[in-house]
Amino acid sequence: MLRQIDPNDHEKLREYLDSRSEDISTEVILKVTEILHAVKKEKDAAIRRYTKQFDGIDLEDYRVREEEINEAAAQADPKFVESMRQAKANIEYFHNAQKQHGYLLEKAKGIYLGQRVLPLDSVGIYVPGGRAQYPSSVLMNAIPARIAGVKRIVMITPPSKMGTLHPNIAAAAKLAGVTEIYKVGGAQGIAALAYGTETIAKVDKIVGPGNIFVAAAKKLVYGKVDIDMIAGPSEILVIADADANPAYVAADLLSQAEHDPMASAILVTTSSKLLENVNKELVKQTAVLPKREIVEQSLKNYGTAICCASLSACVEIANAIAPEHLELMVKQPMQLLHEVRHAGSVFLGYYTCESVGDYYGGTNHVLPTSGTARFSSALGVDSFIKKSSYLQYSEEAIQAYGDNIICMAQQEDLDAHANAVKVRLKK
Ligand SMILES: NC(=O)c1ccc[n+]([C@@H]2O[C@H](COP(=O)([O-])OP(=O)(O)OC[C@H]3O[C@@H](n4cnc5c(N)ncnc54)[C@H](O)[C@@H]3O)[C@@H](O)[C@H]2O)c1
Ligand SMILES: N[C@H](CO)Cc1c[nH]c[nH+]1
Ligand SMILES: [Zn+2]
Repeated sequence: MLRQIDPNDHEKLREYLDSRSEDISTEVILKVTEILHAVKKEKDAAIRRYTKQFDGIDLEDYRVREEEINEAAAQADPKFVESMRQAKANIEYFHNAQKQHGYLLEKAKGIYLGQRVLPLDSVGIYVPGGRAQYPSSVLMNAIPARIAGVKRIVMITPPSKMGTLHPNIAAAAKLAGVTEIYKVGGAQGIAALAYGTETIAKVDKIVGPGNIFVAAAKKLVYGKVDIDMIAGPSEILVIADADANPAYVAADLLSQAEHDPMASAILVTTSSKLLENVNKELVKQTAVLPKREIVEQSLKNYGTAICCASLSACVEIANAIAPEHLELMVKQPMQLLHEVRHAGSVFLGYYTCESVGDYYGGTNHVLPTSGTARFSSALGVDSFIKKSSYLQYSEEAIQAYGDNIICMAQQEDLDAHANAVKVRLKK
């Protein structure tokens, strides 16, 4: 059952919003800070200790060698590999359109201004592996990096209880062009990527989703390395009209609730009858889900329904929440899309369940959570590039404009700056 909030009860609504965008708790920050310091100082010894503590396996070597990758990948189900191959083509199709190009301007004779678009040298991609396996996240992280032209794509993921790499993860990594793999997860994995250890050379940027410990670690190492965003526990908000099928709506809400007890599933609708039927469906469908326990906790923590007078009012609520995923289960979804301002990714119509995008459609599933879709974007080719500008003034150009530069330098009392121009002027 979804808890219901009256759209006019602003205090309750605010309380809900605050509960999703709360700062990471001091307790988690302290714990993660301790892990980061330990890895920075003790390197592989700390990695081994934390992997034993959190993942329950004592790994002497967490590097995954080529034979292990090939052996594991060979065990993956061929139908699954074929589905991934198709998903890869769709992801490439969408992300190829994101490629950016540099430009060169000739402003006047002898004056050139330009910007180059360059791939990062090395990136670390985090593939979650605690409560579920995420081969789809391997594709979503690595494919845009490869399209951007990143040469070193380092994947980290928690080891299984047996200390092995999951066959599906290995197959996805081979397909997506990952260049190095390490069996290490959590905050200790993020620390290894940020600071480097005897086994892993540090990277320039860390991307990818993860639980609260991973999100906190990424936040804390930012500055030492770049990060993509805070992609934390999954969120879905469904806007549904009276014609939406309650069984579909419930199934879609549950599809994200099963990720994590901290995941959130919200229904915003114009129909109280639909809400009633969705609640009935939720009970029916939850009862037979293998991850029932997680789903029940997630719905208890964050499952919410809001009934509004119009579809525009529904979108206003969605804009205030800025969900990671927004489904528009309405008759005219394209029209409503124009009113949406804050959502990580939007799914249109009665038939585009979020699972299409989670796995196959081609849009990226690494998305901003906790209301950060107000200012952050989906992972994409942009996440793996940087821009570098350049400028050229000819001898004639510096003679023509040098005085202006000297004047500005003098106003800042920076004589050496002024001199650098003066020495070039023929006076
Ligand atoms: N936003 C997105 O784009 C997106 C995409 C996929 C998944 N997700 C989210 O990613 C998350 C995956 O979480 P997960 O837990 O399954 O896998 P995970 O790999 O993120 O976390 C597992 C690791 O957490 C660490 N850990 C666990 N308990 C700990 C503790 N008490 N103290 C310190 N460290 C601890 C361990 O090192 C473990 O290896 C889910 O919340 C899911 O919703 C988000
Ligand atoms: N919904 C997740 C992003 O929040 C992505 C995912 C991967 N596998 C299944 N779902
Ligand atoms: Zn999902």
